[in-house]
Amino acid sequence: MSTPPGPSQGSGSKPSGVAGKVFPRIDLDGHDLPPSPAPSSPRNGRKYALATELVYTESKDQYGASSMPIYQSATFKQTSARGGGSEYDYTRSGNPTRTHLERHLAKIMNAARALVVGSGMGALDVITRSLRPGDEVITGDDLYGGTNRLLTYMATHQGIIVHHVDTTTPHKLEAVVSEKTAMVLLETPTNPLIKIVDIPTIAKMVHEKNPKALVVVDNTMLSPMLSNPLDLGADIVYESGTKYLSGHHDIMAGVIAFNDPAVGDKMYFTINSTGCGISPNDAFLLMRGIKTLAIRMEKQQSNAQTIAEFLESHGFRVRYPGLKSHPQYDLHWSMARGAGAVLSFETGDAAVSERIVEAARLWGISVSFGCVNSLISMPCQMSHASIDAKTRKERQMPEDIIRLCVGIEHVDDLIDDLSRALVQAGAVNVTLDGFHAVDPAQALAGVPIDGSDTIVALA
Ligand SMILES: Cc1ncc(COP(=O)(O)O)c(C=O)c1O
Ligand SMILES: N[C@@H](CCSC[C@H](N)C(=O)O)C(=O)O
Repeated sequence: MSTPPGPSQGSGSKPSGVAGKVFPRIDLDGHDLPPSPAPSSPRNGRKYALATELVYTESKDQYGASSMPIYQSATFKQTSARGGGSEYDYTRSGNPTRTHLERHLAKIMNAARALVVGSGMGALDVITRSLRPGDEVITGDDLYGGTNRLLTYMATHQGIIVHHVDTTTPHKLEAVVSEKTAMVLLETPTNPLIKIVDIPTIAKMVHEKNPKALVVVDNTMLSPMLSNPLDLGADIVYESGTKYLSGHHDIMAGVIAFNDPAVGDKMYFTINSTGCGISPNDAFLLMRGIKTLAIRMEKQQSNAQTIAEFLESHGFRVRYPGLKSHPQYDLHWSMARGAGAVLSFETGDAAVSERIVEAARLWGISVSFGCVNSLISMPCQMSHASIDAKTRKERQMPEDIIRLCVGIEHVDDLIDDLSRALVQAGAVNVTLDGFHAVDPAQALAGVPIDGSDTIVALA
């Protein structure tokens, strides 16, 4: 099978942003606010390839520290009762470590400005605060469980009307767009069914039908290494920095990036008012993680590709945009520079899947993804358990689906461990030549093999 291109280094030449511009600042109701303590980056335009830009920073630290220090201070001394002497007064409103991170993110996300909060869900909360009762949101029918939960809360408690449609079919989405549409929220690839959503087509159509509607894209599954949805027509992009950006599962973070200063000022107002900005310590860790994003992603993707091909060649139905068999392979590669490192596969039976997950040793049974270590999970029981069983069924989410989040370990070890788990769970027929996925009915009847140390010779 042919291998799709690996993660691109990016042209690095596309200028973006509004370097040097000071944003007019207004509150949620349009009233003027004092100037922002965190003006836009002086150097949003990218000069180098993306892998270089990830590590290259112009630190404004007074001592020229090559790694921006953690300004672990809640408050900053002023020179007079009217303020002054420092760009900052209080860390909820702004902090040098956070500003450094936000400028760096704006640069790599091709955005005029980026804001960073304490989690990916916190980012979505900030973005959706501008919605008012009666506003309509259009989103997908395959979505991260937490996103679905927040939207359901908004629908039941805040009078927001939420339409879940098949976003892989733009005309189905178009049928729901009206003058009441305030936001269109897209995820691609979707978590966990790995469906691809055509951002440019949808953004163009939505903006034509309702220029006031905001197109928001959750880029968590790809990261700025592989996709820049703002360049594809999105108004706002957000992602969970808990995943690829930080890469070590040691912090929670959420990133929001955009080009429209008015939209940004509303979100900054919310962050300052509610106090959900990222802490200086987590900002430091996120900044450190970002520097190794290119090299981590390259290894994670190549491992994921090998594992996806391995499972497919042994008869499993695998969902991964690096496989030519993915029905939207061409669409994905028209928008993204890589396939990412999350894939899912089905066994035909939830009990068999559960046995596989529990038999794995090297693959940790955990939610989340984008980390250096590999994880295995059952979305219906774990990351997406907050979507009730009836809704999961309506949205055709297979209960047996297993999600693999591939890390940077040696791929042979990952395959050996997975092979052993498949055999132990009775999910494959073992022959002298290797093994093949069993018929689901057979798998159900199969007694798990008890030789947990068996390393299977692969066909
Ligand atoms: C696609 C997607 N978006 C958003 C989030 C929310 O991120 P966080 O856990 O950092 O709140 C997650 C996972 O949690 C996710 O998988
Ligand atoms: N118990 C958590 C589950 C978080 S799932 C994290 C991640 N997005 C994933 O897809 O694995 C919750 O209820 O939010």
